Amino acid sequence: MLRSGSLHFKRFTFTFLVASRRNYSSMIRLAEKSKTQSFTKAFPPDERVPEPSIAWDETKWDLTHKPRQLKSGAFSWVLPEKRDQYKLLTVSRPALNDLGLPDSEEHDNEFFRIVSGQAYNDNPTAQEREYPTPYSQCYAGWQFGSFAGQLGDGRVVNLFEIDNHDNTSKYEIQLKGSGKTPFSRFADGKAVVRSSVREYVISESLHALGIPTTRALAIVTLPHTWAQRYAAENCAITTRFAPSWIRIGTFDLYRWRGDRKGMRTLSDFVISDVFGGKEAVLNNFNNQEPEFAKIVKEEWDEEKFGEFSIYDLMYLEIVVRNAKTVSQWQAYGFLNGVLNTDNTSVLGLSIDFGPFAIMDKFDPDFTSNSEDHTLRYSHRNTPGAVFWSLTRLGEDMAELIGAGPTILSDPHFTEEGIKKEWENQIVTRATAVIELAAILFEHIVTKEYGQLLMKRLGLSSYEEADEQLLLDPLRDMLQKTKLDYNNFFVQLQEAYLKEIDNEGIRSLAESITKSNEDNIVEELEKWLQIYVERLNKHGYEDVDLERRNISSKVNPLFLPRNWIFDEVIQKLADDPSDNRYLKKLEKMAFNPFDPLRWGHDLKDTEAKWLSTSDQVSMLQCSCSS
Ligand SMILES: Nc1ncnc2c1ncn2[C@@H]1O[C@H](COP(=O)(O)OP(=O)(O)OP(=O)(O)O)[C@@H](O)[C@H]1O
Repeated sequence: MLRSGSLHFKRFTFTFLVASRRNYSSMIRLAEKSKTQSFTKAFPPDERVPEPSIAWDETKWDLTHKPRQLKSGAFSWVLPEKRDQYKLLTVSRPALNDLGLPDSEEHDNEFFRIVSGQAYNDNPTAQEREYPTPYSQCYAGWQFGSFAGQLGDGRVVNLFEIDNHDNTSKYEIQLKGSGKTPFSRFADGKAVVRSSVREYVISESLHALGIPTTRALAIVTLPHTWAQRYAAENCAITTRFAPSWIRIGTFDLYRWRGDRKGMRTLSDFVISDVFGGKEAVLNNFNNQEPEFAKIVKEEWDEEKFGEFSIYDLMYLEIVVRNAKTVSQWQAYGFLNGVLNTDNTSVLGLSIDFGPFAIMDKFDPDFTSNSEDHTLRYSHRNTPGAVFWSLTRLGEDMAELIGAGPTILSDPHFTEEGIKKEWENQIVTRATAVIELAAILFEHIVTKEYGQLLMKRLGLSSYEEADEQLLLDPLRDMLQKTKLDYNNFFVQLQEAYLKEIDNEGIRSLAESITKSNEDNIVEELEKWLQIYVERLNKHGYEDVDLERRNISSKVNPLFLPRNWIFDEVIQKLADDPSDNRYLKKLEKMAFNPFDPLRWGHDLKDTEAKWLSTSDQVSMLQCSCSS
């Protein structure tokens, strides 16, 4: 009975696999899902490189890979550079799923040709090419507080847009590490395997935590392509996707160029194409929580400045989205490490994963970037750094948010520019919008970060008083005890607190800290007393069950730390054909709440990765990628 049953099962599996493979190649072709490129339709290209109607001659071909300043245009047509060899290293299953592509281990040739860039790196005309011509976006940016001039996709080409699994939204697919572009400046257009693996895993990991982020679909390694970083390192191409790759740096470009019409086109595009239209922006504004509306009412002088224009609302939406994302970063101890304006998304996505880290232990002064000597991007300074960038955006858009509905509708404003007598009014109004944004930003970050921390503690309600009474002491205790930041929440979640007395609290503190030092145990003991009191006030019927119900949804059992990345990257360097450790990391990082999906392999490694070790914690990274 058992034998025939399992045979039957095998046969069933076999037919299923055949069917899904057939589906894959005949029905769902990556490039065929969509062939649009909204960005290239809305903006002009670099005039020196027209899209090839005849195959590009040498000079044009050369220009696509030659670093230079664009005189005009928002992007340049670029084809990936040809490499000697390509090897598919890994594909993200959740990403395949979200893109509506089959979850198949066997990726057909077309998929591979696209994610490696090979489908593009010959030189046919646009008409001959099966897929749209790739392009690289131009942007500018403020880096470490100084304006850096023109930046842009220096090692990225954008391919096309693809609908998500249920056709409700779209994603722009791009390749990172695909070679030089006009925006490569002094660099080589390459990305090394090390940084590609880090970016691939962390983007999918943040997504699994529910944090807005750009995504990663696949990594293709380039066995014969090397780049000089600390030493010669092997290179890779990562396929990434996001609803939009527009950054604050994109706005910085138009301000730098003094191109007011370009600034308006870009803002209109963000409203219509990225945010789904004026009505959606207005609805998002009106549907914020009541306290948000109250602040707006109190802080915005409608009599003086008039109603909000669509550009005010768009700016505020960018501010709100970024505030929400930052709150989540703070609650999980994620640090981006280089929060420049070119790394701040208009959608509030976590973007550009260079020297990032998940903070192992709570330390407000921790910066994950070893080159960040002034702690500009430390944990404590992260919200401020993001708002600093949002202020630059406000300045970029100063004419638009300063004008207000009346001046905006004046044809003189659109055609000729600002009349002398409008100047003061525009500056004052723009300043008022940015000041309002600052208040809203602070409100959202404080509240959402606080709420999420409370949930991590198993408490569904958050009151302002909790900051002083519970959360400040929590941060203080975590800093003094140097407990593992994430694991602390998990341990607390699993603790038995029903009817706990002082003795119980003491032994819980001992077991969590695993410390012989009295003062460490006492620090936690003191905080646990406060916590238990707060739980009592909340009045749970079954404190452990109800607490767990709340916290288990927000407390990941695993987060990828820098030392784990180092280990996986070393394994790949030792044997590039062995991706078992990477796959193990994917299973854990992509399913952080569900250990049943971590697989049966490498159990010792799994246990090690869940543990904490002082020797390897709080590792920093450099920008070299
Ligand atoms: N190896 C490289 N070759 C060419 N350009 C590069 C290289 N490394 C960085 N750049 C460019 O330098 C600027 C800042 O780099 P940064 O590391 O912030 O971006 P990135 O990681 O390349 O791209 P993204 O922000 O899209 O993830 C960008 O314009 C980027 O394209």
